[in-house]
Amino acid sequence: MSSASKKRKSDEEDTPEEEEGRTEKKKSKKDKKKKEKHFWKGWPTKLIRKVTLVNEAEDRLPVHTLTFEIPTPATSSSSTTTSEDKMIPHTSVCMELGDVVKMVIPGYKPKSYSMCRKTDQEFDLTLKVYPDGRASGYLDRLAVGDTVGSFGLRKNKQHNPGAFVGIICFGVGITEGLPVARAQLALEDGTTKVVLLWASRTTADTFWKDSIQQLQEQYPNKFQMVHILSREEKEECLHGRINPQILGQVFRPDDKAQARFVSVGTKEMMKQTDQMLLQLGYTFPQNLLLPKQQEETKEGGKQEEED
Ligand SMILES: Cc1cc2nc3c(=O)[nH]c(=O)nc-3n(C[C@H](O)[C@H](O)[C@H](O)COP(=O)(O)OP(=O)(O)OC[C@H]3O[C@@H](n4cnc5c(N)ncnc54)[C@H](O)[C@@H]3O)c2cc1C
Repeated sequence: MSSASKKRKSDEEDTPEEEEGRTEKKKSKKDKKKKEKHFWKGWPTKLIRKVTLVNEAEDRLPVHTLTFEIPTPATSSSSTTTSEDKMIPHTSVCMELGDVVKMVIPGYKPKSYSMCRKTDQEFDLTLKVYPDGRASGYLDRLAVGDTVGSFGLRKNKQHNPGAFVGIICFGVGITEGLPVARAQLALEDGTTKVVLLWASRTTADTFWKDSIQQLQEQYPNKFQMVHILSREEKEECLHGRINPQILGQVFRPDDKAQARFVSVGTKEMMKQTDQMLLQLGYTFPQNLLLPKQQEETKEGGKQEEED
């Protein structure tokens, strides 16, 4: 529209239809804001246990498992709505499909955490505490008995079956990776091999040794666990950082078309891993274990995770 016609338009009186349209718009904006407010609030969720998995040291960040009571409808905030797009109750969180729990950090925002264990009554989050971390620091300071708002978030991923599953976890990314491995091993969907590669700084930064060993004993042929350490040399572990050569060495499917991968780490690490897999001749979304439903990006086939 030319500036002259724009001016003409602004000089004219609004028709009743235009005025009504504006009122409708205002109303839907208000409704949206109202919904968002509820969306950001979550359900009051009580911390019932805290166990330290990795102790803090000069060069090591602490890792804790926080156990929360699953809020029941009776204790849920009545103003919170579950009809919000992807907001779901904790009981519906599907860990093996990458759904997350959003912890509502007061004065900040809801932050994503992987639910690494769930029963009908409680769920676990395993948390690395970063120096000056706004969310991790807040959660770390919660005392047993305190409550924090939280809700489940559907990630709209789907499971793509294939004979070979490769899982790449960076640091605390194992909180999502191990539950995915466990679920994949239990599935009778034709998967013959699940290989989990876990990149850590040192063995002292790792945890869940018993759970990993239990899976190895339960699935001696189907499950393989590989550690790669960047700051320690250990006989049974790879040394260094993940690169295409390491990925090619660790993941050796009989048929590349049957391989399915998932990586868990920071956005940057996941992007780099996607690039490495592409270099190795894998394609997306065919070779992704958990592609997003409908929306896929051109290059990586995987949408960026928000946190
Ligand atoms: C889908 C998803 C699932 C997640 N699941 C978990 C989980 O199960 N357990 C868990 O502990 N975290 C998980 N995270 C990360 C979590 O959401 C927060 O990003 C993390 O706790 C840091 O937030 P913060 O506010 O404490 O740190 P910030 O205040 O954002 O940052 C504080 C400092 O820590 C550094 N930092 C922040 N994040 C990282 C990182 N990932 N690696 C290295 N340095 C970092 C920052 O650079 C900064 O210097 C998940 C993230 C996503 C997207």
